[in-house]
Amino acid sequence: MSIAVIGAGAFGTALAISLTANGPVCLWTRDQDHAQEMQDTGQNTRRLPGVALPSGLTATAEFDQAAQHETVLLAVPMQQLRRVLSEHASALRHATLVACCKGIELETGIGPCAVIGQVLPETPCALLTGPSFAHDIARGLPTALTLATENAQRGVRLQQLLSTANIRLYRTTDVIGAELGGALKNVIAIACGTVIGAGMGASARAALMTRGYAEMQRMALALGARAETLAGLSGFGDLALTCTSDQSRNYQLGLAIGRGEGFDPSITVEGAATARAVAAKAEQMGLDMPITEIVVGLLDSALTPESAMSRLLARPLKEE
Ligand SMILES: NC(=O)C1=CN([C@@H]2O[C@H](COP(=O)(O)OP(=O)(O)OC[C@H]3O[C@@H](n4cnc5c(N)ncnc54)[C@H](OP(=O)(O)O)[C@@H]3O)[C@@H](O)[C@H]2O)C=CC1
Ligand SMILES: O=C(CO)COP(=O)(O)O
Repeated sequence: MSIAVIGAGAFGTALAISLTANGPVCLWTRDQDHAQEMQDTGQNTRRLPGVALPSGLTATAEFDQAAQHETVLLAVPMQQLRRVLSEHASALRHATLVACCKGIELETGIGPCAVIGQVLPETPCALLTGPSFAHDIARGLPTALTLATENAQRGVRLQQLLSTANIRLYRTTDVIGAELGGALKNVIAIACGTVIGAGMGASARAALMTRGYAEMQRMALALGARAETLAGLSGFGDLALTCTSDQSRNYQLGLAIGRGEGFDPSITVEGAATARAVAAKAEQMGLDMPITEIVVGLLDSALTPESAMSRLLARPLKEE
């Protein structure tokens, strides 16, 4: 079984590095110079500096070369997924697609597998998600992730194919649960970074993580997810990682907001667009998602960290 990764960002490169332990991997970037640079230097200095690319990894800018592989991992940001799929739909039609992005599409309110289903309805797909930083995977540190696909047989096959010496995969058929866990935790991580950046303390962060988890469950269960998926790697696991580590870009954005500092807009922060998508969806569905709402307020500069916290604390008292 041959594997290609679309998107030579931090995560795509890390996955490609780890997967070469199982056989050759093709890594696609849209930029010919970037592909050449990776081939020449044996590193992805733009997106994952300091890690050597193994000899089994081939970098290319030829999409057809990547798309001819049986299994194609899609490691581009969520808001770019539809564009990449649409531009290359005919080349991708015969592959099994594994989305590796975490987020909800802003215009439609749907997750990565649903986007694949709209663009390429006949093409088998799955989702790879869960707690893992690209640098940890690339350095061979141990990680456990979730492989979600509705087809149980496909799940078993992909679990074998994509498990490596340092990536232990658990499988589930609850795609919507896995998608929402990975998407919604990024929104809560922005809120957690903000309270820490603003000096509000670790107790406030623990409160946000817990009430944020309640919010994640509220939406996920309303959309048909299973509670145990949210309690697993793709939900609770990734929430714990992202809300407590300053390696996380979502958390870093929160820290910057909390400290009143600027933040480089070119950095991929999936939680920003997802917060807006989720807030709109929650309103449509009549769901109470106060932490998501304050994250949108912070992103829009309509709230300060202090006014956001006051708003949460002033909510009517209720049962847990
Ligand atoms: N980094 C991490 O630790 C983890 C990331 N993820 C998820 O992986 C996904 C990707 O993140 P990550 O790799 O970190 O992001 P990066 O910002 O490091 O890289 C994004 C990559 O996507 C490419 N890209 C963006 N838009 C397009 C497009 N329209 N067509 C083709 N290529 C495009 C970029 O190409 P170019 O360089 O040319 O701009 C770049 O190679 C996100 O959903 C993230 O949540 C999941 C787990 C861990
Ligand atoms: O999803 C991640 C960890 O599991 C990566 O988090 P960031 O996108 O916030 O860096």
